[in-house]
Amino acid sequence: MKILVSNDDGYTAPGIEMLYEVLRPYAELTVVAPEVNHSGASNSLTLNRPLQVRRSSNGFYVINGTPSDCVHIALTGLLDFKPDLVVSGINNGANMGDDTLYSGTVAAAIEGHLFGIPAIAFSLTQRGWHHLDAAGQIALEVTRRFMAGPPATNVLLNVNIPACPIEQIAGYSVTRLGKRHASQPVIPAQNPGGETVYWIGPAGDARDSSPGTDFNAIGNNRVSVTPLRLDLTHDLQLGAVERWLGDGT
Ligand SMILES: Nc1nc2c(ncn2[C@@H]2O[C@H](COP(=O)(O)O)[C@@H](O)[C@H]2O)c(=O)[nH]1
Repeated sequence: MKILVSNDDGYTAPGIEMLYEVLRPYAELTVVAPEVNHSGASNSLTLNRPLQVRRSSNGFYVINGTPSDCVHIALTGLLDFKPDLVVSGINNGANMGDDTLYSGTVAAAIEGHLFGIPAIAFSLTQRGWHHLDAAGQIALEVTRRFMAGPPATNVLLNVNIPACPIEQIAGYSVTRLGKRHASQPVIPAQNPGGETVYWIGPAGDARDSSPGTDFNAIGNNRVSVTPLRLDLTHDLQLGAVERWLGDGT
């Protein structure tokens, strides 16, 4: 089993080192990860400058680009093989509900999925790497279950892991994405030149954490596994928009 490993926190992040360590006895791993943290990068590709690839001392491929750049370059030329699975993470913080639209961690998995490769994004739901060892065990368990027998379809899984000791993890829940309230207000500040600058405010709290959502599973110390799809077409609105727009004749 050949697994491509990436992340968005950067190649030196504890989360990707943990993912590498727990998976290496069970699969042939190739790590292609960003040089620096790209949290919030979403699916951005770098098109306005060339990208450089170097090898770190531990053999990781390191790219001065986004998470999507890393997986894209790996799959379109850097690697001379097609991985059996793409895994991304373990992220420093949750990727639940609307986070998935901004998340670089999820984006790296999406890039693999776009190339027809099953993909899994792993996120530890509290920042600060607390209980990362437990999260590593969960990531290994999910990946090994995949290796033992992949699901019937080409999955793109968003896995959020509660930040608690392994013995307090209550099980797995297959979930739908919940929803957050709008992000909190921007945070203005002054730079040394006296100009006002702005920090993006914190994410909104959960707005939909009803049973069956990722938020609800995590709130009950259960690992949340959400299958994602990429088709953004709003099927239910097709007729209404056709009636509104007409066909121009
Ligand atoms: N509006 C804000 N959203 C935030 C902030 N910190 C995190 N986030 C959300 O979480 C994900 C992190 O995922 P990553 O895989 O990109 O690291 C990010 O994408 C946002 O959705 C914040 O301070 N403000």
